[in-house]
Amino acid sequence: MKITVIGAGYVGLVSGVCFSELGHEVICVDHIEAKVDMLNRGEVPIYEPGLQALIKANRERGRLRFSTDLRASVQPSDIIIIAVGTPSLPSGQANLSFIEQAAQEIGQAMNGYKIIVTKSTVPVGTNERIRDIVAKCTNVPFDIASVPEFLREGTAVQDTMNPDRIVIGTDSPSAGQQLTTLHQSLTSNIIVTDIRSAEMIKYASNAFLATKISFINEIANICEKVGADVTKVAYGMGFDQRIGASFLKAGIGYGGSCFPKDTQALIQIAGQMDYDFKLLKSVVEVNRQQRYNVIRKLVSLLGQLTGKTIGIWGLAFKPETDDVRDSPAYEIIAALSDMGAVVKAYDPIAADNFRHHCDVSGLIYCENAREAAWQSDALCILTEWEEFRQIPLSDIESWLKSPYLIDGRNIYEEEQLAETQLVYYSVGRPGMNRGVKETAPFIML
Ligand SMILES: NC(=O)c1ccc[n+]([C@@H]2O[C@H](COP(=O)([O-])OP(=O)(O)OC[C@H]3O[C@@H](n4cnc5c(N)ncnc54)[C@H](O)[C@@H]3O)[C@@H](O)[C@H]2O)c1
Ligand SMILES: O=c1ccn([C@@H]2O[C@H](COP(=O)(O)OP(=O)(O)O[C@H]3O[C@H](CO)[C@@H](O)[C@H](O)[C@H]3O)[C@@H](O)[C@H]2O)c(=O)[nH]1
Repeated sequence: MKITVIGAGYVGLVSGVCFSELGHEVICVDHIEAKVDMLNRGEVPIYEPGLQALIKANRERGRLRFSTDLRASVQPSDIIIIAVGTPSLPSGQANLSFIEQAAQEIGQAMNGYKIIVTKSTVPVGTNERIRDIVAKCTNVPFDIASVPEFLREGTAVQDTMNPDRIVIGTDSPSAGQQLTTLHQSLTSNIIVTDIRSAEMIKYASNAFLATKISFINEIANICEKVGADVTKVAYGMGFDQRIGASFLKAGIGYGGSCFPKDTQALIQIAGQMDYDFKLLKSVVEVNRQQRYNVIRKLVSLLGQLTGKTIGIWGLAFKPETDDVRDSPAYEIIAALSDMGAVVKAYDPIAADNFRHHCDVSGLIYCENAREAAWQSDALCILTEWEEFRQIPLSDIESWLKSPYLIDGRNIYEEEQLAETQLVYYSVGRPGMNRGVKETAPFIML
């Protein structure tokens, strides 16, 4: 099949590349010329394991092209995939301006029957709006379908090539059939449903996963007060198949380009229908608070933070990505900076993006993990990069001025700590708090 993908971001690039890997002819269109130029030079604008090699291989096979010319790219294709961004408006609602613009441009380029598929995460009713916009521009017949994307950054290629399920929302049996054929080599779990349910499946899935994270973070906070260990609690819970073991890692809360914006958008979608989504509002609030536990713990150990040097390991919202959109690290560093601390940070991949997108005055960017820890009054781990796990705790101890380690991602085990005199606070594991006389709950600000 000939496929055109509009938007060469995470979703557009990865799904375009994966369809070309399956043997289809793919053109990825983006209106940012610099991005397309980069891709045409063989460079990849995002860090995503495995992506660069696949792009190279499929370009060499002549199955993958990049362009800024939407009209010329849409015309030869049978399937047009919309994968543009749907960022939050200040109200929390999804900003659909990129979607609307793409729909209009597709409508103006229509030269024959096509299936217009939306992979972007969009509020219920958006695909119908896309149909209206396209239909206003053309008399040529077309079908629409909502095929939400479930990939995770950092494992995007793997997730796209081996999805848990494919959801196809359409009111056209023939489009449903063609899209089923397109995806059937990826999985047998193909759910063909109506458009509105498909749109809702995406938001409900993200909201549910965010709920699991906030739930386990609250359990962690209670564990800190009652002397239980959240990692053991999560392990014990996870064997119950009705609960499942995944997304029960306590930490500094979720970030990224999806959960924060999609939970807010779903609250807004409900609110517009006069439904107060109380549970999800709490999930968001718990998540917002959770990141400040790092600061509460620092204050409990160091007192006033004015003039104190704090080392930070990790700026990305999760490992294996350079994405810093809504990374909890941003608010933590901004708060430390506001409190007068000198903050030094290191991230293996995401520092450049953080520098460009997150405005924190005075933040010192370090070349390596040692430099960020060196002579600091405390070190905070905010992203669980494998590189950090490999660093012996005795090294960290020798680099720090005061032996304070706040592990926001629970990356160390008790046996590793035994060899050191580090004062260690992690998340929901009060039994591992060590080196401080008072292991009672930290001071709540
Ligand atoms: N990032 C993820 O992990 C992920 C996973 C699943 C779903 N989603 C959803 O997929 C959508 C895209 O997310 P993303 O992270 O890939 O976004 P992104 O911001 O990384 O990429 C979107 C791209 O679309 C381009 N674009 C916008 N309007 C265009 C137009 N009219 N013509 C051509 N190009 C245009 C932009 O220049 C940008 O490069 C969002 O709705 C998001 O919620 C994202
Ligand atoms: O047990 C966990 C799991 C995740 N997280 C955090 O949750 C955030 C999101 O992680 P993850 O879901 O792995 O990454 P994303 O790339 O944001 O992927 C989510 O958002 C995408 C965009 O909608 C969806 O496609 C994916 O299915 C969905 O997992 C990160 O900050 C993680 O640190 C935790 O704190 N604890």
